[in-house]
Amino acid sequence: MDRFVTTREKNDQVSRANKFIFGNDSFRRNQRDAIDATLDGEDVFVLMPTGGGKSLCYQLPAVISPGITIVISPLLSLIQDQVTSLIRNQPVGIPAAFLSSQTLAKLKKAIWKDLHRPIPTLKLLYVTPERLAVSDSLIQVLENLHKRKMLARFVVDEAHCVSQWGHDFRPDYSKLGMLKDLFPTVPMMALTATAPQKVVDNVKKILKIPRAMIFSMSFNRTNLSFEVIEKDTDETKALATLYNHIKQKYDNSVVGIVYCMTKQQSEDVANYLFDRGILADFYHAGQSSGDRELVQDAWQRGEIKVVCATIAYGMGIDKPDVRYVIHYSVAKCIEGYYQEAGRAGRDGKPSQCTIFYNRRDILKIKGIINMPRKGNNAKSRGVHMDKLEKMMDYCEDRTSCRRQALVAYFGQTFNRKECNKTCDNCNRLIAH
Ligand SMILES: Nc1ncnc2c1ncn2[C@@H]1O[C@H](COP(=O)(O)OP(=O)(O)OP(=O)(O)O)[C@@H](O)[C@H]1O
Repeated sequence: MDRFVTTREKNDQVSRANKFIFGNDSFRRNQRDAIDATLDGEDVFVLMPTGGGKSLCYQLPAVISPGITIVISPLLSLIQDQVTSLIRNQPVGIPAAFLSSQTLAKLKKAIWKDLHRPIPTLKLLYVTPERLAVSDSLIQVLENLHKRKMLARFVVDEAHCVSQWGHDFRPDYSKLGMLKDLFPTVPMMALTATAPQKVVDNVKKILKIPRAMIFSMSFNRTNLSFEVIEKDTDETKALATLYNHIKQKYDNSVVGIVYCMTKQQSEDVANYLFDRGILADFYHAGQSSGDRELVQDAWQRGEIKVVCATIAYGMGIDKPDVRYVIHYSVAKCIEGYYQEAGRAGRDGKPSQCTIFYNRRDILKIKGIINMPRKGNNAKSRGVHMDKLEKMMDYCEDRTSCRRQALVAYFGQTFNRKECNKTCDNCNRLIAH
């Protein structure tokens, strides 16, 4: 009887929090199960495609659990966006903060003070893995919180960064296994949008969560269509094709992203489109954060329709009505591609993902992969080359269903008959 009451109470609390704190009428697939599992103290691994709703899986438990949830996330800009949106959350703001080398001393002091309160006010504290790796004092604070039963759980966001087989390996992420050594009883939740089975297994091993419950959603994004267009090796002609493509397919009110290989290219493409009447601007890591913010805000408000960007653009962006994502230069791997393309159609409405492909861009990427830099050893180069080959196979294949190929990459199956001409290959083959 006791157990029944407890479960029912928990259910009510979870549903109420979803409705009254996060403003959602219901849960999406797997959200509820992942939330229940982590609240029951299990280690959990959540695999959901971009825009699937991963944040709720750890933010809701964080809000209703006693104590504080530590979220490890790779990028400062991503962390800033998350913390801002938690604080501004409607209908109720959620106490959240982040610690980084850039956190102002005054703010750091306030956070530190809060962490030492018998019951901290903060519910979520975001840190970069680098911060965790270098800060003994932070580990001490965590130990102290744990002793007081105020350390609710660890969350490893973008968990594919843990694995050398993942497309965005971060050395400091691979040290996160120490968390389970230090805090074996604190539940851990790992989340990612892009991880083939090999990466999932590797991440579980490194984080020391062998028995983690896996909640994996279908990687098939039914509202997205996929196509690959041959890109002219002559830059002027390629730009003209891009312009005509956008002009013919989308009117000037439609919002999109054009991914480019370099900062210079994103500027050139944006200027080319803008000069011909398309409301385009550029975004890349070489700009000041103020300039980047201006572009992002103008795009979010709809004043700019097309952002031409390097892959610095996207993580943490939650704009539901992006109708197209164009890779003006092919991505380095399928995981990266699918994550970037997945920024289209987060509202579930039909949206288009297009790659402009040629072997010249592939050669440029090979050059980047082989560039001498710290940590770029033979193994790492081999992993990246292997991933690039798979991306090439995908682009050069003119017969297979693209949706089927993408889903298969993530270890899932898809019946080609259900493509309904939502990829160029099926469209062409069925038309003939
Ligand atoms: N149960 C739900 N009901 C309604 N909206 C939801 C629900 N869960 C999440 N959302 C909304 O879906 C959008 C995407 O969620 P979220 O940002 O968590 O995705 P994500 O999986 O983290 O994506 P990404 O990989 O791009 O970071 C957000 O606007 C969020 O508010």
